[in-house]
Amino acid sequence: MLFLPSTIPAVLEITPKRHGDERGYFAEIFSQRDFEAHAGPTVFVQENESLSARVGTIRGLHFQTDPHAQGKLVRCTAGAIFDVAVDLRSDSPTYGQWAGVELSPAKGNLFWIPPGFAHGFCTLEPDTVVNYKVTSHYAPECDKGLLWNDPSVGIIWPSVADPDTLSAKDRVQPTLAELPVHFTMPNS
Ligand SMILES: Cc1cn([C@H]2C[C@H](O)[C@@H](COP(=O)(O)OP(=O)(O)O[C@H]3O[C@@H](C)C(=O)[C@@H](O)[C@H]3O)O2)c(=O)[nH]c1=O
Repeated sequence: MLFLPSTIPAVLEITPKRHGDERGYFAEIFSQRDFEAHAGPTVFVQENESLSARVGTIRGLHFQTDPHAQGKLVRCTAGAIFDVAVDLRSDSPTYGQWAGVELSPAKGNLFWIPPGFAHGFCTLEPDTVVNYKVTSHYAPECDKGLLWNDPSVGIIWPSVADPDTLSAKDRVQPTLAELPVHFTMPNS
């Protein structure tokens, strides 16, 4: 299993090893031992799945505030996505910066987004399924967002990204400057 830091060191692209044979392949998708060796102690308590029918569907950017901040281990099991994390830890050298990766079943990769980040994605194919484990239960009162195209963050979304697909709440999320909440880095 390969753990590769993104442009933001705490955000990791994980590529499981596929053991191929004449039947196909076998892969460990998640190993608590290997994961914690790179990401530190982590407990996942909920697993989510979404289906997005249209190419260019944008979901996000979302995060939960403390005490229900969530780390997310994201995987695309059908179709493909461009997955994005934005650093909301105000004492981080990469505060306000974003990291992105393409996830797909063909690549077999996952994206680890620790607590303290906003998360969103854009689908690159129709009928795309995204599956992700999270480290805290859904808490609607702590469910917050960041505007997907905040110019101060400057995410370079794929050209297929279609703002018509945004949910009502995601059309009107605050910008980074307007966010009422900030996180801090672990151990700070
Ligand atoms: C996130 C979530 C939503 N819901 C409900 C609330 C609502 O009725 C319905 C759809 O919710 P949303 O519109 O927020 O779904 P969606 O826009 O797909 O939200 C997700 O976006 C991605 C980018 C993330 O990072 C996730 O954490 C989550 O915020 O599902 C739950 O029951 N549990 C959950 O954990």
